[in-house]
Amino acid sequence: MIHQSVNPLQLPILDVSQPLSVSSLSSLAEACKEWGFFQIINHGISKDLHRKIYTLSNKLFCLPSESKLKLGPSSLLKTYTPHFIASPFFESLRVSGPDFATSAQRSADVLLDEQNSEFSEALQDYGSKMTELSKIILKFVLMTLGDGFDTKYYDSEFKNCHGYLRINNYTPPENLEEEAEGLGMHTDMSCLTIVYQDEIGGLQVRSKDGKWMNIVPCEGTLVVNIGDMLQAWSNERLRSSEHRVVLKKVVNRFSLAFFWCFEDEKVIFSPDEVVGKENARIYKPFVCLDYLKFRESNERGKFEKVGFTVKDFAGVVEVPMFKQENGN
Ligand SMILES: O=C(O)CCC(=O)C(=O)O
Ligand SMILES: [Fe+2]
Repeated sequence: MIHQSVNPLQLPILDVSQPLSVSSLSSLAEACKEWGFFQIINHGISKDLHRKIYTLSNKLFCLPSESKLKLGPSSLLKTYTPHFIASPFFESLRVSGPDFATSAQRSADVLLDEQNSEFSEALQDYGSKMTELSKIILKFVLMTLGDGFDTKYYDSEFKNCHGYLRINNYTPPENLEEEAEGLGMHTDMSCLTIVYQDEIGGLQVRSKDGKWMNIVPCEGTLVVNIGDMLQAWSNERLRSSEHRVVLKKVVNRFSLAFFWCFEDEKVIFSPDEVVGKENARIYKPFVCLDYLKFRESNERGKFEKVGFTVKDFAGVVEVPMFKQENGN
């Protein structure tokens, strides 16, 4: 498969420990509009915490499939996504907030005999930090839409957002020839997603004209993707990033994706001021959960697959359901 890389330098790296300067605001605005993707530094998450979560999660992923399936789709907790759902090479464990410790502990208790709170404590630490970070980033993103829009819309529209984490483990085939798709192209259903990928790399983001850009892992840097909910809420002034994971080496790859989402019952409807007088409204109002269910119920719309997106669901102009799969 051939794909071009785009110069990653044209995308901003945002220092989230500082107030936004005029120039970083304008490059952030450009990145959110054109890519739905940017990177952050000085986020306050230590390398040690990532290591710790990796080590502890790896113990769980190394358990036999029969054990892990006790948390699988037909179990009570349903926190584990086994291989062959998203892709043959992908498996994942979900930890839900705001009580990340309890969620992690419930899964660990099913899988492990010994009582140990290390995993749940690390996940609570990570989940709480990601929650605070999501709020900061969301305010920065709102600022790109208009002066003072962060204070104006944060409390009225986003204060009931909640987060959950997916711990992802990719196992490439041993006979890997060139590359394998670890996770097919998709958009996230969140408002925004914060991703940590380990040093193996493989995350790619797609430009509007269909070129794939490699997101080269860089220590201390996290990736932010704008999701479908912000795309709809902003009437497409913010783009939901199209991304995928490509496996190029015969080594396991580890990532953490933290999804910051609207509450299920939220009605998503872009405020007039966000749409702007000169622009047509391109989304009908819709209830968040209805969109999540739409994606769940469509084989092609599941988070892992290329397929229907929020535009197909709530776009004012009907998009034919038989539209060609994107990309290649
Ligand atoms: O593994 C990654 O780097 C990205 C994962 C991702 O896109 C997702 O879980 O939605
Ligand atoms: Fe994603």
